[in-house]
Amino acid sequence: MATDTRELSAAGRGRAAVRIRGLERSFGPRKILDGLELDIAPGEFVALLGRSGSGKSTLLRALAGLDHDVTGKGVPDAPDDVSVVFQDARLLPWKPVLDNVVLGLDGPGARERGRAALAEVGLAERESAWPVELSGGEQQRVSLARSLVREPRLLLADEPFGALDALTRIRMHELLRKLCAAHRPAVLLVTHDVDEAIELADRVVVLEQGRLIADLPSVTDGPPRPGTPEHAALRGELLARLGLGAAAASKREEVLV
Ligand SMILES: Nc1ncnc2c1ncn2[C@@H]1O[C@H](COP(=O)(O)OP(=O)(O)OP(=O)(O)O)[C@@H](O)[C@H]1O
Repeated sequence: MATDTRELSAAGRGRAAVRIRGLERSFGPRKILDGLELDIAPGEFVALLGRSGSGKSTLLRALAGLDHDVTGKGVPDAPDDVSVVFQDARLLPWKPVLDNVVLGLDGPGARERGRAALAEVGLAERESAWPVELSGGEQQRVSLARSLVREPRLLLADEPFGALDALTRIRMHELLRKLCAAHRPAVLLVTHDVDEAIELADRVVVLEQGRLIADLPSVTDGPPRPGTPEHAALRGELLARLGLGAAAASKREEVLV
């Protein structure tokens, strides 16, 4: 599968946590990412929207350095302190919770750091539990703890709450906001949920035909609150960019793309 990455670098250059220039990915003759450009500043939270098949996961995999085998040609200079959270928690079922959190971490303080991370996600009491004993939301908390214990400069999240029920998702939003405030990783969150994107992110970008077709800042002092004109304007603009019309914009419930 052809690929041509002209530049994707950790932020040795400039102040960005990640800086993407001219990123291209193709599957056979189909270009999925086509000269994509994106900077994410340290501590900045960027949400990535796009129609199904627009290449969101392909972008995340490129950033995570997970597509070497797929493309046959790796990312030359991918950021090395990246953590990824997927829709499914991907815990090792034969290891207890704490062992999952500190998997691959060395050093005498590793287990203590793991315990601290579990406490941060509200699972201090469950360190000896087996993954199968946890609910879906709890497993996703463990997955977050496993990511953050590594203090990544860049946290990639591919629809991390997509499989959770609405109430659990709201709790996970609160948790993620708290964790990001404490650890300040740069975040790239793929989501199908326009309202989740607006609520959590500092900036919302929209991917279509291999490029970003929108890059919209949130307001500076926190996310725009539902019911305010800023919120309605941003939501309407995003829905328009996603090809969803006025009918979707007037819906009060969440809009998934
Ligand atoms: N290994 C592969 N081989 C061939 N085509 C692929 C492969 N992986 C992805 N594609 C194609 O690349 C395109 C982008 O896929 P990708 O999973 O990145 O989209 P996405 O925006 O994340 O979609 P969704 O929102 O549905 O998860 C799709 O058309 C998909 O069929």
